[in-house]
Amino acid sequence: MSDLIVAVDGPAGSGKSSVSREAARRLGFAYLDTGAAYRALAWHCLDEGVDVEDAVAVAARVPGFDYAIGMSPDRYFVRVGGEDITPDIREPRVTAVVSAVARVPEVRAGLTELFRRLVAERPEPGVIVEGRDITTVVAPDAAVRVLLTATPEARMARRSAELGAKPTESMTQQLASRDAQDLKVVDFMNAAEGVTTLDSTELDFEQTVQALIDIVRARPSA
Ligand SMILES: Nc1ncnc2c1ncn2[C@@H]1O[C@H](COP(=O)(O)OP(=O)(O)OP(=O)(O)O)[C@@H](O)[C@H]1O
Ligand SMILES: Nc1ccn([C@@H]2O[C@H](COP(=O)(O)O)[C@@H](O)[C@H]2O)c(=O)n1
Repeated sequence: MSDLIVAVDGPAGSGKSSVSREAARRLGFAYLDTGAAYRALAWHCLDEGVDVEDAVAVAARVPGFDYAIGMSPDRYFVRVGGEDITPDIREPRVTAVVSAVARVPEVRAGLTELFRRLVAERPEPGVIVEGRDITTVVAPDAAVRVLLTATPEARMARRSAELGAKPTESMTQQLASRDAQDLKVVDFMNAAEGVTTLDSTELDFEQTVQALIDIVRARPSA
């Protein structure tokens, strides 16, 4: 079982997944992308024709949710019912409904339990877990807790560079709207007590990865 949990939260496009994965690779840690589980459940609901606005119907999908995720930084995959849906969960139709699925209390409780189990099973010396409520709900006792932020402009510029497109009004609105919906459920814009804020607005990717590693190495018990 992993001794060291590193919890990383932050808004959409702040770099949580990419920075956490690279830092985990360099530290020899496992890495858990928790947003992938919410996305996979949203994908599953769409696939099964479940109305994502019907909280009772969505909650009913949690108990039998057959989910698997790769937690090795070099072997990332997402499967539901044995089917590889790694690229599918990033489709705009999934992104558009994931917040509705994520606000259902039974979904949050079921996935939180799943995340804790997945982390506890890992043999690596540490696990970086990233999402929205990791520092506050999933792993509030984590040895290292970080809020990774960047201005909306920086996040939008990075997301559009990733897509090879210029930032459009609609993309900017979608990013802001998803954050606004998610913020009704959990506060990932303000660092909770004891959480270190890492603002990457003026940092490039390499500097951000290094800053996260430095925070991990500087933890009090290290
Ligand atoms: N400090 C940085 N400087 C420049 N680009 C960065 C930096 N950090 C991350 N990126 C890039 O920004 C993009 C968004 O990062 P990433 O997908 O990791 O964000 P995220 O917080 O996980 O987003 P989401 O919550 O929407 O999944 C990626 O292309 C990533 O490589
Ligand atoms: N701990 C988390 C992680 C994610 N969510 C919800 O999932 C959506 C997708 O997350 P990404 O990190 O892949 O963008 C996100 O918009 C939230 O609705 C969550 O609630 N808690």
